[in-house]
Amino acid sequence: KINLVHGAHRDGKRPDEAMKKWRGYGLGQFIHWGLYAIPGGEWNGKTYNGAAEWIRSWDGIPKSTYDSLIYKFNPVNFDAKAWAATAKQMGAKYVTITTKHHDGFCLWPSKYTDYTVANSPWKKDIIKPLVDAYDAAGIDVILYFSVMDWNHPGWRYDIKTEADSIAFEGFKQFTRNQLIELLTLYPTAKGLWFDGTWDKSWVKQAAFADELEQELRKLRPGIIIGSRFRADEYGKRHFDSNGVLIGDYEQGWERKLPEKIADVHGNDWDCVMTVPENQWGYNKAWKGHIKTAFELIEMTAKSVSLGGNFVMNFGPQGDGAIRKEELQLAKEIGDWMKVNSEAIYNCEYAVLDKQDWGYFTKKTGSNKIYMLVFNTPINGKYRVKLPAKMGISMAAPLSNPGVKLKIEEIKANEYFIEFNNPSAKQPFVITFETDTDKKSNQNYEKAKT
Ligand SMILES: Cc1ccc([C@@H]2N[C@@H](C)[C@@H](O)[C@H]2O)cc1
Repeated sequence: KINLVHGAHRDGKRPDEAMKKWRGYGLGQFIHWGLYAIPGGEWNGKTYNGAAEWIRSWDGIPKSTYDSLIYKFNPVNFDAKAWAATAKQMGAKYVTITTKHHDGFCLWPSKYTDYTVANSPWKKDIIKPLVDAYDAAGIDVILYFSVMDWNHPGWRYDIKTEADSIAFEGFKQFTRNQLIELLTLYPTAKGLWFDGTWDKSWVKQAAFADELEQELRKLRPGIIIGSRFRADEYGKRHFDSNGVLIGDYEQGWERKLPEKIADVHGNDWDCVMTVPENQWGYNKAWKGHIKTAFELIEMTAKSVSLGGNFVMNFGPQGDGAIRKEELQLAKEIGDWMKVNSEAIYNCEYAVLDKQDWGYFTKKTGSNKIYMLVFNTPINGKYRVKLPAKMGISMAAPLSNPGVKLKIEEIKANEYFIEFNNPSAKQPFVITFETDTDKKSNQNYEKAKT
């Protein structure tokens, strides 16, 4: 073990109530909104291949012209309650909202810079009505904050000169001030989601970032901060030089999912996912492969089956309205969650071998197992393998608990649950209970010898 001062300060999952609640969310919403939503991936009629929220960095776009978009920010169709209602309809239990993306434009009236909504035609705070609306909807709010800030004169990609160092010191104080300001203005926020922390300038600030993280945790006890905020003194990010996760959960699952439980190293984690291939901010061109509700539901099931949460991104338009395609997805996912969310909320890795028909989840603190079916076996028999001495009882469709499904033990601790559901067009859930005293329930048929 390497002696670290600024590595991880805790190993393993946080045991407190705030983190237990986070662990049970299952499904979340990401909101990427800011000035980049105004051009929407297009500039002078030209579209680029990059991500729309990165348009300022694209060739051929004068930075100062992009920066003047602040004078066009007037989202007349912005309706915080409508956004929260969409998230509620979808079944999201938390939302991560961009307070400031890489371009440095603040959606709250920060007193540490002029580059905020206060100096736009809109004038008003955007974050406050959003936090209030989501809180009222019972959806926990996490504040996204980009450390990298292209608008601040003190930002540097690396510290090469004394002048860089002096400028960056000012930037570090500015960052600290804004984070304390956010937690003070929006005290109900449950977490901070950091981004823009990969450049050398910030990676070299192990001590400062560690002290700042500890200061924020003292200011807001229980606050949830992921693995992307800070590096250890050897520049190691997400996992410190001893391989221990820095922060409360792993934040590396961006536009990708773990395949097996070993991939998550016993840590909490969530996956943040775009609906198009790689667009977080609003992009007019809704092109390439657009994920269907079916795919997004499967990613949610897969995430929860591996002990994580799934966070689906929305990129509202420059006028503040959510695009119709995203509203449609929220409705479709919500319709599925209305019937099946018991297999998602407050569920965890079931410690069972994955089978071809889909994913297992287990209700936290109970012996209820859920089988989330995405591929129906032609013979209608769903294979389940249990650890030795563990029995299985009362298998039933989640949507129809009165139906007792036949359970056949085909060999030691391996069963077929039979369910013919030929009309299924949507993923569905079978549920059963395990008990550790296998002899006690004989309600399955012995394999016909
Ligand atoms: C290379 C790269 C940098 C930043 C990102 C940002 N993280 C996502 C959560 C979005 O905010 C995206 O702009 C994505 C890829």
